[in-house]
Amino acid sequence: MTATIMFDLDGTLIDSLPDIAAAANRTLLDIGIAPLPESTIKQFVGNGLPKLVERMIRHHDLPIEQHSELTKLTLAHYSAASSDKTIPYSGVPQALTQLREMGCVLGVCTNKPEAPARHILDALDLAHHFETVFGGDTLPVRKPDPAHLEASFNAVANAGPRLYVGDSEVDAETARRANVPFLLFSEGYRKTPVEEIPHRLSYDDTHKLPALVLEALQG
Ligand SMILES: O=C(O)COP(=O)(O)O
Ligand SMILES: [Mg+2]
Repeated sequence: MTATIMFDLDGTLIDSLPDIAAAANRTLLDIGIAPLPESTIKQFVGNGLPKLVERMIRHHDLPIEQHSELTKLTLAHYSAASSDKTIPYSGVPQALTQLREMGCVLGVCTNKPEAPARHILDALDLAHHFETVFGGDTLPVRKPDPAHLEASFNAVANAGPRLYVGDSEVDAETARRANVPFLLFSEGYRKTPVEEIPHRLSYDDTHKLPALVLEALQG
């Protein structure tokens, strides 16, 4: 089998919310604002770090002129501690190993900035599974722009079917616009019910992913 599978990162392969929330809350602390609960910051994740900061600014009714400075601060806080509390979801290392043994070529297409994305993959000993990593700042465009996902597929020279695996509305929209079948992990950071997110197949436990990939490729 020569399928190419791209993966979203936050909420799909890794539970990164604790470190993302910590970085966001350090930024708020810098400007004298009380921390937000993780459940609130979870709602801000999905469209990349600049958008997360924009949502935080709107949440607190801060001047939008602070966006660039607060984005720099948050990226600095996050870069200093991006893998402290972040862990792969259960079954992820096994599923990635199995998929590669099946002959699949794997890559990452995430809206997280590329440098922390690569750092986390190294720190969690997952980097060796992936032929390519495209972050939210790798190109001038990011998901849901399909060019982001298309570029990541084109970076790995491999014929055969393509699949995108993600956890969010943004991932589903990206896959639809890129015309790539989408597999949805239901236990990540989605904001709407599974039924409202277009997907080929969904799974709630990553141990099941290799079987699901086979099903998607046969269907
Ligand atoms: O950084 C984000 O907002 C989301 O990252 P993801 O694309 O890996 O889910
Ligand atoms: Mg995600």
